[in-house]
Amino acid sequence: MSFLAIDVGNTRLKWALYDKPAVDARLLAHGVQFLENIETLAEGDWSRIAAPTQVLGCVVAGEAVKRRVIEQLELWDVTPQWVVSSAAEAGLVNGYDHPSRLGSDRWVAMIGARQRLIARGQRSPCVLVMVGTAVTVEAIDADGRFLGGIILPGHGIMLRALESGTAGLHVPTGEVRDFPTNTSDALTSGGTFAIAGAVQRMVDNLRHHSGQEPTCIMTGGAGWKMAPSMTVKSELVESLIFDGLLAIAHHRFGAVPVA
Ligand SMILES: Nc1ncnc2c1ncn2[C@@H]1O[C@H](COP(=O)(O)OP(=O)(O)O)[C@@H](O)[C@H]1O
Ligand SMILES: CC(C)(COP(=O)(O)O)[C@@H](O)C(=O)NCCC(=O)O
Ligand SMILES: [K+]
Repeated sequence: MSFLAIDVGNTRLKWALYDKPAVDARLLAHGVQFLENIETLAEGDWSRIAAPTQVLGCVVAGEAVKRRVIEQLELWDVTPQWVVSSAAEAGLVNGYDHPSRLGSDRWVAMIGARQRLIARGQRSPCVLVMVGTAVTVEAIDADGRFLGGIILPGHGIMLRALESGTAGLHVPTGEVRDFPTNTSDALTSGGTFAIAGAVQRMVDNLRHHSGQEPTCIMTGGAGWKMAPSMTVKSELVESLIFDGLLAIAHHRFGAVPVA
């Protein structure tokens, strides 16, 4: 019995194989592919792993990409399930106006963050930052209610937007500096401060709303780039989406429900 978790973002597909669909599962193998290389999975990485008995994924990259992933999964005799954000799941309540319109990666990552806090007996409000193609910053109260969140462009999109919208900005990535004195550093620092500042603002909002200090958790492919420049104390957890998928799978496929 093994469980394959898949996270398809707008830039890359991430996958992880576990020995069972449960929160205490053991990681057996994992990998990542840019979306343009999805077609290599069945004959490449996935040909070298044991057939999973369950597959659960989240996809925010659109129907066409999802179909290409499903095609690769035909390698095995297994019907994949896909997370759709709902009004409540695995201990989290969704405050979005239309719960199903919330990006499923955001929902799954929040479930992962919530599980992590509960596992260590921490009943604090939480700000969750996900730095991928886009950046999302979510606010979850101490009772596990998603209050709302923001979406902003990721580093790459910010730079491309500036390049295409101006005559004078075509420069390689620079360094993050307090007081940038060249165009490259100015652009890199601008993007980084925009994200760090947005997180700071959401932490302030949530502290004000709840009267408690929020715990800040960060994840996503570009999380490590942001970590040194954050102005609030934050914890980088690379596996948050997989933790969330395991928690959901535990509820759906596992014998014993959690929290
Ligand atoms: N080695 C890397 N390869 C690709 N992207 C990377 C790498 N390191 C950091 N990144 C950054 O991470 C982002 C992709 O992160 P990821 O979480 O996979 O995004 P998504 O879920 O939107 O596909 C890219 O936009 C890029 O800025
Ligand atoms: C905000 C996102 C684009 C983030 O995508 P990512 O950076 O992970 O590729 C994605 O979660 C999405 O398409 N959301 C749907 C709209 C919403 O959450 O309101
Ligand atoms: K993502």
